[in-house]
Amino acid sequence: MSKTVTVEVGLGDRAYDILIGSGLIARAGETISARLPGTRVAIVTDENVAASHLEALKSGLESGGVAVAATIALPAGEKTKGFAFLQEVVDAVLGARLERRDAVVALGGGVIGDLAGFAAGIVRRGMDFVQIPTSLLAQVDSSVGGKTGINSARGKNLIGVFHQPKLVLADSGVLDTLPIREFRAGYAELAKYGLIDRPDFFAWLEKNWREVFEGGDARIEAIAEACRAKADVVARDEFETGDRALLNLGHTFGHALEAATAYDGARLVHGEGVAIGMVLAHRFSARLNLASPDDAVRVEAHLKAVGLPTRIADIPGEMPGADKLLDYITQDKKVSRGALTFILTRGIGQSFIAKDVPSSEVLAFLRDSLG
Ligand SMILES: NC(=O)c1ccc[n+]([C@@H]2O[C@H](COP(=O)([O-])OP(=O)(O)OC[C@H]3O[C@@H](n4cnc5c(N)ncnc54)[C@H](O)[C@@H]3O)[C@@H](O)[C@H]2O)c1
Ligand SMILES: O=C(O)C(=O)C[C@@H](O)[C@H](O)[C@H](O)COP(=O)(O)O
Ligand SMILES: [Zn+2]
Repeated sequence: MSKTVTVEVGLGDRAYDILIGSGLIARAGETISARLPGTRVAIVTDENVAASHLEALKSGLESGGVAVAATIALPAGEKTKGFAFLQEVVDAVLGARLERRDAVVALGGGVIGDLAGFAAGIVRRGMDFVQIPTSLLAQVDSSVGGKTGINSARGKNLIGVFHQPKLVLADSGVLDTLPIREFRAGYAELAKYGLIDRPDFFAWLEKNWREVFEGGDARIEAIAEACRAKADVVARDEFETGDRALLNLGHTFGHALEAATAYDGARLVHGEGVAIGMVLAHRFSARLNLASPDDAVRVEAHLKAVGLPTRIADIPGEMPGADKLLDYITQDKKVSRGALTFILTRGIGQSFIAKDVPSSEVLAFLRDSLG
């Protein structure tokens, strides 16, 4: 049996642990009741995850003394992150008469985590919340840090709240059923942590990515490193008034691409948008003479090697023009007094927050990138 790693998110009286290892779902009941004695739970999941992991979670909870008061299994995919399914979750939680100190448990990828976390943040003005992430993306990124919310046709994650979980249980065993395309998408967010400020981690991934894909201790260590990196940033800037924006590397472009495909996962999923967005951020930085073009080449080569899309042209179907993409970018939550903010870079692992980026430069770059 492989090891369990614990990473703490240091938020004072709202601090919580991220446990990473195999077999955590089977022990979920004892782990949760030790931290949240007497809690009852509503499990929110999607139909794919339910088929493989819901029964194991229910029995893990009940054998550890945690009563399951409701189970909500929603359609899988990004389109579920909207008002209609938020209402369904809220109604089910209220219908089960869960109290403020009972917990919503998100069993799924980032879509379920963001949606269920938002519901937990608004029902009774804030219920307890536990993340049980089942995709690589959710284990390395979305289950940590308390950003919750839903999408709008006008842009990604435009409606939501910060609401921290009480506990994150990242059971590495569940990744065995994750489709390879989704594993790759999660890998983009993993590589992001190297590109932000951990150049040695990026170099390690370039060498060891096959072991990460295969599983075992290399995968657990990579997940733990991403969680440590994210926990550090979240502990010093929970509400994204400064440094936390670095975690948005690749997202300003990526979110615009997701909105432009109407959140159609058959064309583009979030991690793929981030992969293309990170290559664009490195190329844009080179175009602005901030970084060497060789760094963009290196980033693209690695993401391509693991099988990720790296160019807008890799997205199947027709894309809108540069003006429409810029229109989505101007809805980004980092826009301040109308000025665009981008995460740019001076090289691998040297990302920084660039305020007041001229929209004319962005537009010209997008026109070139669209060919
Ligand atoms: N809150 C944050 O900090 C944060 C960070 C990064 C991404 N996100 C959000 O996360 C979402 C993307 O998350 P995602 O990539 O996990 O997508 P997802 O939740 O849609 O999951 C991807 C797919 O994999 C399936 N799946 C998940 N786990 C599985 C398993 N173990 N076995 C079989 N199938 C499984 C799902 O059913 C789905 O079809 C986006 O909405 C993005 O905006 C949020
Ligand atoms: O946690 C953060 O902060 C992030 O930016 C992590 C991102 O990977 C994630 O996609 C997040 O949801 C993006 O946040 P947003 O504020 O740009 O919607
Ligand atoms: Zn992301």
